[in-house]
Amino acid sequence: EDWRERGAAVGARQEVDSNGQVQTRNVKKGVKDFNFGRTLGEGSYSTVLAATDRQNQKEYAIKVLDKRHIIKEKKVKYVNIERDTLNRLTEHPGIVRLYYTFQDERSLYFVLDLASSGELLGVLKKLGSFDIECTQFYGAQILDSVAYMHSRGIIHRDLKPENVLLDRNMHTKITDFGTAKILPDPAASGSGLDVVPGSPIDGADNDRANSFVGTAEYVSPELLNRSNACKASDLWAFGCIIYQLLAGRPPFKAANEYLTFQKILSLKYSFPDGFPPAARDLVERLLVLEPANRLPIEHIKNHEFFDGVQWGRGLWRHNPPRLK
Ligand SMILES: Nc1ncnc2c1ncn2[C@@H]1O[C@H](COP(=O)(O)OP(=O)(O)OP(=O)(O)O)[C@@H](O)[C@H]1O
Ligand SMILES: O=C(O)[C@@H]1CCC(=O)N(CCc2ccc(Cl)cc2)[C@H]1c1ccccc1Cl
Repeated sequence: EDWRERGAAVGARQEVDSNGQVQTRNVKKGVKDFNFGRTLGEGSYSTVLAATDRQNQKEYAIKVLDKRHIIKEKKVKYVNIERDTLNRLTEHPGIVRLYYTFQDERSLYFVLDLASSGELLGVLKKLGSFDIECTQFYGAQILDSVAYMHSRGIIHRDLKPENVLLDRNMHTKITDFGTAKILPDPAASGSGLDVVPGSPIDGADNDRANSFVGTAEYVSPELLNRSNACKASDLWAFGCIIYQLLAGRPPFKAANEYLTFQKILSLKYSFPDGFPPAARDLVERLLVLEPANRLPIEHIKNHEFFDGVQWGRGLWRHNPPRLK
C-alpha cells in the first residue's frame, strides 16, 4: 500500500455538542498543527514528545513511531491493536486518551493525554514504599480503570507500575495498550455467528499478538501455562501491584526470569513483617493460581482494605493524598 501521505486530508466533520449545537470540526490534524517540545521518553519502537496544539495551546504527549522500524520488527499488529484498544477506551479519566492519529511519509503519530508527572514506578522508587492511605488511593484508581477496561472487553495483559502514568494533579493514567487483548464483541458473536476455529474471534492464542507474555514479575500463572489470558490475569497483576506499593518490591522477584516464573507457578512468596493485615488478606485472595478463584472486581471494591474509599467520580475529583 502506498504509505505516502495523500496530503493531510482537511476533512471537516459535523458533530452535535452537549447543547445540541451542530459543530463543524476540522478533524484531520497534522504535524504542522503542533509545536513539539521535550522528549518524555523512548520505547523500543517509539519516541514520546510533549507537544502543544498551535490552535488551542492544549498540551499533549505525541507518540511517534518509525514505520520502517515497525515493519522490520514485524510490529504492525501491535500498532493496530494499540489504536483499536485506545479507540474503545475514551470515556475514563484513568486511561490515557487517544485524541488523533496521523502519519507522514516516515512516521505514525498518536496524540495522547499528557501525563506530565511520569510513571508510578518512578515515584515508588523515590519513596521506597507507599503508606496505607496512598496505596488505597492509587490502588483504587487503578482498579477503577481496570473495571472500565474489562467492561469494554479489553484485557491489558501488562499492568505494572511502569505503565501507570501520573498527570499533573498526580492522578493515574494507564498506558501501553499495544499488547492488550480485545475480547470478541458479545453482541457481534451473539448474532449466531459461528466461530471458525483459529479465527480472530475465537480468542485462540495462536497468533503472535495473542501469544504475548507480559513482564516477568507480573505475569499470571495461566499465561505461563500457555493458556489464554483472561480478565483475571489483570487481577493477578493488580495483586502484585498492591503488594509492591506497600512492600517496595514485587512479590515474585528472582535472579532471572526463569526463576521468577518458577516462584509464580509454585506461588512462592511471603509478606514482610508489618505488612498491613487487611492488605495481606486482599493480596492472598488475588495471588491465587486458579484464575476463577481470584476475587472479582466488585468484591475487591468491597474488601476491608478499601473501606472508606469513595468509588465512582469522587475518586477522580479529590486531590490525591500527599505522597510521603
Ligand atoms: N501519555 C504519556 N505522557 C507522558 N509520558 C509518556 C506517555 N506515554 C508514554 N510516555 C513515556 O514515554 C516512554 C515511552 O513510552 P512508550 O509507550 O512509547 O514505550 P514503552 O511502552 O515504555 O516501551 P516499550 O515499547 O519498549 O514497551 C515511557 O517512559 C513513558 O513513561
Ligand atoms: O487507524 C488509523 O488511525 C490509520 C488508518 C489509516 C492508516 O494508514 N494508518 C496507518 C497504518 C499503518 C500501520 C503501521 C505502519 Cl508501519 C504503517 C501504516 C492508521 C494509523 C495512522 C496513524 C497512526 C496510527 C495508525 Cl494505526
